[in-house]
Amino acid sequence: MEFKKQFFEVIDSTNRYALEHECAHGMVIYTDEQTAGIGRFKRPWQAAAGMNVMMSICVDIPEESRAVIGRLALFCGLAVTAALQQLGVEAQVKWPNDVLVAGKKLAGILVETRGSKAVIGIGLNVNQLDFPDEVAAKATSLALVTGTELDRDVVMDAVLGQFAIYFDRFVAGTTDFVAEYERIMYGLGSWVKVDADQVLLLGIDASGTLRIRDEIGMERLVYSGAISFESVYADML
Ligand SMILES: O=C(O)CCCC[C@@H]1SC[C@@H]2NC(=O)N[C@@H]21
Repeated sequence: MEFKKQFFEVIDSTNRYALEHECAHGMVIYTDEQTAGIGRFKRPWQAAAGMNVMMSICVDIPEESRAVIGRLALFCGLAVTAALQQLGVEAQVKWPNDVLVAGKKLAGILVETRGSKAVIGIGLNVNQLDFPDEVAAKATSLALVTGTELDRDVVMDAVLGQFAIYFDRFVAGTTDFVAEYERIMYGLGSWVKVDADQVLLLGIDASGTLRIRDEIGMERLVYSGAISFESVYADML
């Protein structure tokens, strides 16, 4: 996959731009600063200017992959963790695709689709050392975990390199990502709360859906958005 990068010093949201401009396959919109960055569940994504990686990768989804589009978010989480491993940092994924180091959020990923196109927005904290009070206890950055300042271009290129590999695997339709994902899945085998229920996190299925067991021993699937980790993971959201 060939990437073509377009940089903005400041922009409202790279995902918004990429979606509105129906950017071509392989375009990467990136910026130093977002004034209205978007997170999952329409939450704001705030990141200090000039410190972090904020980018949106644009892809065309082949027709035969559209039925399994739910997997893409998980492949993206794996791509970011693989890039981090290349940089010497061991990370985990909190379903579906928050990237955590030592239980704190290092990167967030927002996959948005429109027709045959998908935009993968990645916010990865690189050199930010201070976070706003409301997230200070639950966020981290590469500089905080490694103790050194990193070159953001190196981090971005590592993520793009791994993304190219994982996107090919996504398109190839392989299901070997399930075991790989579960190896680094945060909270696997622990009891968490889903809505008011205590459930055991069992893993994911081949569509990327969460597998849980409830208190009476019934195994169930939980689809995106239906789960809330808040009560159990309150200290890291
Ligand atoms: O964890 C999340 O809620 C996902 C956060 C995604 C943030 C990135 S930063 C680059 C891209 N542009 C946006 O507006 N959002 C994504």
